[in-house]
Amino acid sequence: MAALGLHRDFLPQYAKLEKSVQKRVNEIFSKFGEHTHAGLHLEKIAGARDPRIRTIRITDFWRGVIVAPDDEEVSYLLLSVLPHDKAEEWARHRRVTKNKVSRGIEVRNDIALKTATQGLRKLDSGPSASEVKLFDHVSDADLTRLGIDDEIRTLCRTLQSNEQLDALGTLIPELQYDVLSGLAAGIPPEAVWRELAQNLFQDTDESATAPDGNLAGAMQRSPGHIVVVHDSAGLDEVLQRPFDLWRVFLHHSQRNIAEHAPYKGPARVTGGAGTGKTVVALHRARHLALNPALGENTILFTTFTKNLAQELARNLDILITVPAVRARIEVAHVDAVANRYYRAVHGGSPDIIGRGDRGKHWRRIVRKHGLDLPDTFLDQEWRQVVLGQQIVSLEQYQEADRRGRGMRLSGTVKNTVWAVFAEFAELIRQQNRCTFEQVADVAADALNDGIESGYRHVIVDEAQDLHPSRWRLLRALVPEGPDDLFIAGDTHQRIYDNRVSLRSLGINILGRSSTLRINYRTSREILLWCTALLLGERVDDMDEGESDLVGYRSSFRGDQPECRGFADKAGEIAGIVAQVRRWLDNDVPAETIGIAARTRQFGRDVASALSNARITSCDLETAGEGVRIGTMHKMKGLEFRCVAVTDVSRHSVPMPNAVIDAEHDPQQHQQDMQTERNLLFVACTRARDALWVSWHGEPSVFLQPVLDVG
Ligand SMILES: Nc1ncnc2c1ncn2[C@@H]1O[C@H](COP(=O)(O)OP(=O)(O)OP(=O)(O)O)[C@@H](O)[C@H]1O
Repeated sequence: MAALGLHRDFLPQYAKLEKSVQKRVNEIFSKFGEHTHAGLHLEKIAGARDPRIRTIRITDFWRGVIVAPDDEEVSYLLLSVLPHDKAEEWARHRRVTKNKVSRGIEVRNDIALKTATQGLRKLDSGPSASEVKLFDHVSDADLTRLGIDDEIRTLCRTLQSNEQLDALGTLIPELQYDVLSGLAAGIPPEAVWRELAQNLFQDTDESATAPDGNLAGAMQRSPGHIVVVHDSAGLDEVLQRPFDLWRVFLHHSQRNIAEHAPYKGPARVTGGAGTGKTVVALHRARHLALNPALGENTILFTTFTKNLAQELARNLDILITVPAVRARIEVAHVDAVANRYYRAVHGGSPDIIGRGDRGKHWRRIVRKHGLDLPDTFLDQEWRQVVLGQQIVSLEQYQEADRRGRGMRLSGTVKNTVWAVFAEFAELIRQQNRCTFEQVADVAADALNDGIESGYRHVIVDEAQDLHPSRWRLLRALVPEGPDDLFIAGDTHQRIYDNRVSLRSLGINILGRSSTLRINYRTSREILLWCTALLLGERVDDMDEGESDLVGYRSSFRGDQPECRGFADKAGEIAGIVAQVRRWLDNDVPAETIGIAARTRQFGRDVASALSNARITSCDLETAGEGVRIGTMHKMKGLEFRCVAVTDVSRHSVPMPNAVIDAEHDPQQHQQDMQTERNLLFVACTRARDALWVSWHGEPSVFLQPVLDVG
């Protein structure tokens, strides 16, 4: 069957073409299956490195660069659309090869690669050459096994530093570069193999049937950067949304997870901010939904908040265009799911008691019992230990696992604390009020007692912030079995103090956890800046181990983040307005600008200053127009072209009342500090192109590492 491959780099170029030129592209390529080479008027290029690379006229000004094999096959690969003069030169320098391991397509700039190799050789024989090389720890055999070809191996043997490898990022074929980046980050070859190459050998339906030798087969084996269409409908489908590359191209490490054969039990994908965990979860949902045996709403896709759930639903609508397949997936945030079963039991919705009212009750009751414990401590102790472990008696509380709860409590103090808890629980029960955690447990009990959920699979995003009660609910929603739970999350982005051990909650992901390492959202500059904020932090992995950011890297370059300090609040707000104005003047659409603040009040003050400057803005949670403003908490899971993280001042970040005194409880203090630092990290990692961070008075202590470097 005729096949047309579209290279990933072509789609953003296509998106920028004028409508009339786009139309010409569609016309020319929609009938590709009917054309012989002559029919398509492919032009050979004098002095080409690769005779299979040709150009084709699109308009007088634009030419397409395509790969057309010389044999009988009616397959083409469209690499690029460029202005006439540039297309020739671009095409002349390129050579198309096949990766030794994946047998997928690699497009290399032969000339630039040769120049770089010569330059590095010179450096290597010069006086500043180091004896120690970046890949000394990897054998030739391992490099070959991971698909590094002779040319790239020779090149990489001269490399002395990560910076040199980075500089070659656009020249080394993608899969080989990914392998080398992993090895350079210290990931053992076996693990690199597992993450990248392993599944390339597992024949998918297409690659099993596609002949190895021809272009069509090689294109099928390159799903990370080539999408293959077989007719004009397929072409239209891809060209309709040329900006949403995530829809069509998955990196090998992402595809390995999203299209994995059935997992025998719960599986988890983790990785730093912007590595595509949500994208993988969306594709996993689609993959599962393709099963025709499933009925409507048999897959639940859930997340932390209503906003995020709406975003997921929107993206599923984009990803899945067949209504019957889409109908198999229901999207709802976890508390909405809990409410549903709560209502089934109690006949009405729960009346949730918020943090403010809880605090008042704690303060009053604890005073009555003569205890000197802050309400923040009691609230956390009650939610994390009592509700977390479903403790219902003093005896159980005396024996409770309080790991991670810094302050030691004597048996006598525990007696009094328990009396406080009992009074608090009774009080809110009489008021007919409860917390989200209690609602989730009512729901889980109802399901365990026999209410049928009807779900076959549950997919959960932003999993790092779920309380144990919500995990019990998720566990109870699906029977244990293949693909029961698919979990996406990153503990470096935990912004509520919910620490869980999945194992202890009956969710065993052993051997079914994968890590993504390439950040698709943020430039290398922003990423390095953000990760410096977390330097030295030790973060758990929700499975009784530690999580790290080894090998976490960005796929593109950009501008450095900008940090600006102001003398006072008025000065900072004026600075923010001026910055937003600059972005707008540079044609950044208002709704792609996000402003984060630690407090709602600061956000409101920024909104009113923007309004005075005639700049429209709206709250992140409402569907208004203009620049988006929200608290750092509400930024979770979102992304913007330009982000201003504001009021990162010493008095606001960390927020004093969110951090328990070190004297009171050193361990809880340290955890609270980590949560606040993560919050800043989450807000900053929302930025795609530009990050602007400001404060007034003294900067936050969390900015120390980045300001010291700057
Ligand atoms: N294979 C891909 N090709 C192109 N873009 C991608 C790919 N994977 C992810 N992206 C893009 O990268 C950005 C981050 O993806 P996503 O939100 O899935 O990451 P995440 O790991 O869930 O992030 P976070 O944890 O910070 O919320 C999105 O804009 C997404 O469209």
